[in-house]
Amino acid sequence: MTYAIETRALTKRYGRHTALDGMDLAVETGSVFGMIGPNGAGKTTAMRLLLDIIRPTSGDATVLGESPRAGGAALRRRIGFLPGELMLEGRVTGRALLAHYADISGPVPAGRIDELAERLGLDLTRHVRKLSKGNKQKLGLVQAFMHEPPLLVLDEPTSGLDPLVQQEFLTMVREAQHKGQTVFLSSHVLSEIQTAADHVAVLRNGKIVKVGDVATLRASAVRRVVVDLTDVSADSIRNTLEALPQLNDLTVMDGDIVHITGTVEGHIDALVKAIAPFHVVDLRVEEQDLESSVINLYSSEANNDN
Ligand SMILES: Nc1ncnc2c1ncn2[C@@H]1O[C@H](COP(=O)(O)OP(=O)(O)OP(=O)(O)O)[C@@H](O)[C@H]1O
Repeated sequence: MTYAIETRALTKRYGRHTALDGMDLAVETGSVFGMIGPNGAGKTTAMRLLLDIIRPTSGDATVLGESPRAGGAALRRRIGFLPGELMLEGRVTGRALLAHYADISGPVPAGRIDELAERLGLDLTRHVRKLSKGNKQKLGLVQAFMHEPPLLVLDEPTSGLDPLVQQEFLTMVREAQHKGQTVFLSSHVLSEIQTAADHVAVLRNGKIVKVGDVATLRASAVRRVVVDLTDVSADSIRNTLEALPQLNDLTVMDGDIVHITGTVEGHIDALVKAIAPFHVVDLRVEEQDLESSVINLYSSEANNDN
């Protein structure tokens, strides 16, 4: 097994505040690895350490077989990096800016910039300062992907992108993986990580509280369900649903339409079958926000670490 990224007890302190607290991570070459966590969890700090933008307080990292510090500019050219806060020169066109980046990053296949810009719906003739936040983000994505680096490190890559462009981004990630590239990305959004990544690390307060494969995470995620039924009494459906072990926090409101809410841990199959005999007016399965789903799910493990 080879690893595109390995960290050992990687730690970054700012004064008395620990932004990253002993991170041990191993990202397999050719995988898509997602890091999720709430604001301030340490995702950006971890990525900056990998890029040698900041230096660790203790611990170390290996990126594409080299230490970020010793690898220097040559190593950075082999990494496509999308920073969380893009600082772009505004007085030139997108095309001119990308040409400048290509001079630094090394060869970009002919036509590659136009192809990526077209796919993302980015107008390269406009001045960068006139671009919207989402369009600047697209420019950032093009510069990260264009030279087809062996490793992509993408901090909140879909921030500011509309849903169709997010889909195109996910396709680009899969294509990169098929070419053998490794993708390491961060997000607040669990659904995005679930779609994009094979493996995920959940970060909280600078610590990894869980690392696992996405299929396992999906099976154990907590989701909120809302069901509206007619032609059923509130009492009888309450009795039926209370018997389902996966269903928690059940509320049943009586009326012409019986309104049911609850949370489901893991598979929803049993719930769907339980409501199937009745007239289902509406069924919504909503992911809880990250804080309440994944973080709560693993909070016992996190507390054990504290
Ligand atoms: N230069 C700095 N000086 C002091 N504290 C910092 C600095 N950079 C980051 N921190 C702190 O370190 C912690 C981790 O920040 P980081 O930006 O890595 O989190 P994040 O997971 O990327 O969050 P977000 O999703 O909000 O970007 C936060 O508490 C942050 O305030």
